[in-house]
Amino acid sequence: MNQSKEQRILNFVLQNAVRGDPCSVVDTIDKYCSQKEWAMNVGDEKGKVLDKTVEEANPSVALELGTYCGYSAVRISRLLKAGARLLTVEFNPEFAAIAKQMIEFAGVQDKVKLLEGPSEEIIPQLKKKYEVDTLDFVFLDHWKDRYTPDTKLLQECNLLRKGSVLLADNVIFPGAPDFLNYVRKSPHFQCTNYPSHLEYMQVEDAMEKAVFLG
Ligand SMILES: CCc1ncnc2c1ncn2[C@@H]1O[C@H](/C=C/CNC(=O)c2cc(-c3ccc(F)cc3)cc(O)c2O)[C@@H](O)[C@H]1O
Ligand SMILES: [Mg+2]
Repeated sequence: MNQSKEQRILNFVLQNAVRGDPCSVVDTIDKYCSQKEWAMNVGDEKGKVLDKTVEEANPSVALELGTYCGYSAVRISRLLKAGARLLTVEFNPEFAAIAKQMIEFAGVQDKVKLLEGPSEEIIPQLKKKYEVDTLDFVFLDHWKDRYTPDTKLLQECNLLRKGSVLLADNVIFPGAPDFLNYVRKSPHFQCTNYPSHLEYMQVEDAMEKAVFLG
């Protein structure tokens, strides 16, 4: 049975990155995906916007929707202060298994909890089952048509507080037009757009930051 692309990415990391060094895992994935096989990691250019936004928010509890191979989970968790944690949601079991190994190899497993299942099922469980009060930071990078329903669900579940930071990938390409519409029209969000490029390509893309105003 031939390997999946995601398995090839993981193997390249296991053979070329430094165990316990999250930066080397991130750089090695970027190397593979820019030189060998493209993959939908947020990448280094947009990753730098992600880094700055995470550092500014300095979250105690962060949520990621759409783990994929774990690139952004490793990228985010390497910046978290002692005791802070990242909950990352992935419903594809094959990707979840890859991400789990990626997170462990990077040595960030004590900061990251991978929750397997669809976001619409996991989000309502965060308070009771995962002992979340409110979320300080949310990275949206899953199916683009899920950004809006999940943002509304986060609000309905009282998981956002004044100052909670949402950061959405791909608002230009593949695009999340209804999400941009929703947050930019809502009186409950203060939005900022960060023009950038699609990972590993010279195609225009952007990230949108939406700060919850309460
Ligand atoms: C049910 C809710 C729900 N619950 C839990 N996990 C969920 C989920 N919905 C999805 N997942 C998982 O998240 C990941 C999907 C991510 C989706 N991302 C893009 O589609 C994307 C595409 C391009 C691009 C593609 C083709 C091009 F030509 C150009 C650009 C670039 C990008 O940066 C992109 O993020 C996978 O692991 C899913 O299993
Ligand atoms: Mg993306």
